[in-house]
Amino acid sequence: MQTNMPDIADTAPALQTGKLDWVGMGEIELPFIFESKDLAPVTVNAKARAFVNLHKEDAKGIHMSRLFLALDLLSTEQQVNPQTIAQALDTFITSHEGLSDKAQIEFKFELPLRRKSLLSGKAGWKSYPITLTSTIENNVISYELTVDVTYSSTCPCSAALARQLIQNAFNEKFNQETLSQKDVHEWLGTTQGIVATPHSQRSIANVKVKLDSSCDEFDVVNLINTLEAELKTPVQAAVKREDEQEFARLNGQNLMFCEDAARKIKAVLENDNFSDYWLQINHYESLHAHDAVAIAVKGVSGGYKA
Ligand SMILES: Nc1nc2c(ncn2[C@@H]2O[C@H](COP(=O)(O)OP(=O)(O)OP(=O)(O)O)[C@@H](O)[C@H]2O)c(=O)[nH]1
Repeated sequence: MQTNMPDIADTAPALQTGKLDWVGMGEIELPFIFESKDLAPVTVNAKARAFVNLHKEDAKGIHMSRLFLALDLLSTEQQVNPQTIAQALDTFITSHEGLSDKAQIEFKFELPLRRKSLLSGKAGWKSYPITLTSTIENNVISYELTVDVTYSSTCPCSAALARQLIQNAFNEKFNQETLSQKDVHEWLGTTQGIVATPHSQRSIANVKVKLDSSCDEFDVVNLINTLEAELKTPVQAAVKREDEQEFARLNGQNLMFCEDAARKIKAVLENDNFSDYWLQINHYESLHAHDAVAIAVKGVSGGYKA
């Protein structure tokens, strides 16, 4: 290796002096083994962002390669968990002595989970988009975990309007004299009987929770399970006809506006005692070309804003 290579990060003057909040790299390709409670360690293909602050006003720049190599160690020699992320953040800061006292790592990846069908006993893969952001500031680490849960929402207004049409069709078809249980039963099984169906839409709950420095284990599976159990109509993986029928029943029994979904999720996050949370519910409307959206936060002073 040539020994006299110029190192302008150390020697060149800054074009203009000043502190910077974050400097680093984005879109780093980084496969790693992710560890989370109740999950066998799983290899994921992440995109990473790695940052330190630059508080030395006249320093030309940070040492990108030192951040990159600390991340590479996470990818090749370790598994990703709160302890190893804390080590990487520590390396970010110690390798930038005099330049930086804050560090941040963000991972974006898809987490594949085995999901059971509703009734048939089958199973299939479903991928959940995850963003994990870890920050050290004033020697304190915090983690932010964002998951997206996809589900189906059936419009309660549309359901009521459809029921009214069914009642009207019933009145037209039957009167007191002609009413027979057999005829009504048969008629209910026709499209003339169930003359209208409510619209439903693919919907996504974006949920971000804050985990403090005491977090010694990520628990993504439990968070996803809790959200899906509350929404009751998560998008399915393996589906046989009996599962599809159960999905139809669950949709019919869990009609929801975006406000309903947001309040349900807010209640479970309150219950789970996260130090802070942010949620956005998106109903990608099939009635409209626009979406229905609801947002809520815990409301902690200095915390997430809606
Ligand atoms: N700071 C900084 N570096 C950049 C930027 N764009 C590319 N780089 C490159 O990032 C590379 C790595 O920089 P360093 O970490 O200082 O590399 P190095 O000097 O070999 O490593 P050390 O000996 O540990 O300092 C350099 O080749 C820079 O040119 C930028 O916008 N800012």
